[in-house]
Amino acid sequence: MCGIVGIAGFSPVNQVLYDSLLLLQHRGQDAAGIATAHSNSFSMSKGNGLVRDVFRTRNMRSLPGNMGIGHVRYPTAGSAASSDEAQPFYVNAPYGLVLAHNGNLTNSERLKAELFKNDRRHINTNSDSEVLLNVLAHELQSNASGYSLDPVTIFRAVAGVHARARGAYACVAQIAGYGLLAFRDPFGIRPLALGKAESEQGTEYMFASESVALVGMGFEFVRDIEPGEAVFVDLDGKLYAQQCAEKSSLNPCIFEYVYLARPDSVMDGISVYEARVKMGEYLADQIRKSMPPSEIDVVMPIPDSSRPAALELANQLDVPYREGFIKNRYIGRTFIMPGQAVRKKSVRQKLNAISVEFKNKTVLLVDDSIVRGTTSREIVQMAREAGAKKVIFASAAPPVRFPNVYGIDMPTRDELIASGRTDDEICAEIGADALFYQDIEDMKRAVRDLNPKIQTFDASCFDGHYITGDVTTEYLDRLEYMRKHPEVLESGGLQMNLGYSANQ
Ligand SMILES: O=P(O)(O)OC[C@H]1O[C@H](OP(=O)(O)OP(=O)(O)O)[C@H](O)[C@@H]1O
Ligand SMILES: NC(=O)CC[C@H](N)C(=O)O
Ligand SMILES: [Mg+2]
Repeated sequence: MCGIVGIAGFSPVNQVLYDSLLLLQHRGQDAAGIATAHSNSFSMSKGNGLVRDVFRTRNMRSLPGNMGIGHVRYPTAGSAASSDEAQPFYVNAPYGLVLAHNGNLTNSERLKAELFKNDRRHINTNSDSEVLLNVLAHELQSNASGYSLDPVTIFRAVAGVHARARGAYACVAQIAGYGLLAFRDPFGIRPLALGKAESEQGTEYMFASESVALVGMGFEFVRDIEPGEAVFVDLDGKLYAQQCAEKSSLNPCIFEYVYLARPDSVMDGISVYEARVKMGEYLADQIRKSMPPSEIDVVMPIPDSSRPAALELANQLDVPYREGFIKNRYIGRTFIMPGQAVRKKSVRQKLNAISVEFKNKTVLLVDDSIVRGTTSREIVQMAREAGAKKVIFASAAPPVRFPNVYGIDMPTRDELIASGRTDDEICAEIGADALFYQDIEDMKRAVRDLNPKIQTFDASCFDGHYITGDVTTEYLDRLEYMRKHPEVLESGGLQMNLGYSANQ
């Protein structure tokens, strides 16, 4: 899901960018980068690793300027290992542009080929974000008359991006000598918020994937960027905003509320924490229908993300809530780590059971979601090893049965434990005595209750409905094939139905 941030201020922004990336670290652990603008040129520092490992004092000193963007990466396209795909990306024409992207394009192969054949632009990595930047660059070039650039032209260029790009994208970009641009895809799948802070020289603006980054840096949350909207802040700090999509609708990714976002963020008018509490409430109703709560001795969260749901579930069932697993705070989020071997190993390193809480008890373990089943398989076994009499597992989200193509790395069906399995089969697979899943409608209701203006969500990994309309079975098959055969990607992509190779 990646985290992005952009600041247009009146004093150096390097430290604020760094600190806000730390606040967004949970959105991407693989790479980080910052680009700042000063006297018509950019300085950039990026690389693989966590924010605190990527930036050394010398890197920070080399990032002067009052305007800048930053990124933390959780790869969904290209490869996790390649530091060439760390963001921001840069192109030198027209004007000099840097861009940071959260999301995933569903037509990047086609766009890559178009860019090469028609727009004469070479894409040097397998990242869809580099493709997106070049589409923006081309649209700026073809919409500008002469050298100078104004907000009207910039908004026309974003409209051009909307017309060509498919999928999910929330972006921040800088145009050398002009200013800071932020835009969100017409379906509003990935989040992007605007904040402001008053300084002696005027209003400073900040864009971030989550409100926690704005508030944590002393900015006041102003509003979410609308789906399809672009906001531009010029070098004098003047803000311009315009709807750039012909048609737009808000369909936020529901998995943000389930797991991705920090609970202290508010996205599209919905508190992530409250949504998780509601999910706990509705899950409790469902469990109560199937078994008397008195049969459960203790409710336990799987730290961290399931805590709000588990606590409320325990309240509703009137069963004691206990912390039976202690998390090593120095190990990152398992789900967003690249590669199954490292994910599996890290569950045991990360979570350890307190035996006294398990001995001869019927325990109800609550997690926010079960995706590959890496966590639940290990945790159930750990609970048994710690002496539990019976282990019941509950997921605050419904079964994840379908790939995600909008910025979450779950592209193949076979890696999802719920794909092609019944609930009983999944229960057997994770080794639990019973398994409860949230109902899909209850999950949507839990989030929608908090902002009734949102009628639809991108819930594709749960219901298989892909809101952008271009994700066919053939597309998913191709994605799956590419994931299983990375050498195909390296050699220029699959030519199914395209009629040309992306690298031709
Ligand atoms: O079924 P799986 O493939 O294991 O994925 C689901 C698990 O991964 C996430 O935890 P993670 O450790 O990433 O982060 P957290 O500390 O925020 O819960 C999520 O909260 C579940 O626990
Ligand atoms: N999770 C994301 O937002 C990923 C952004 C982009 N698709 C990448 O792979 O770098
Ligand atoms: Mg977890």
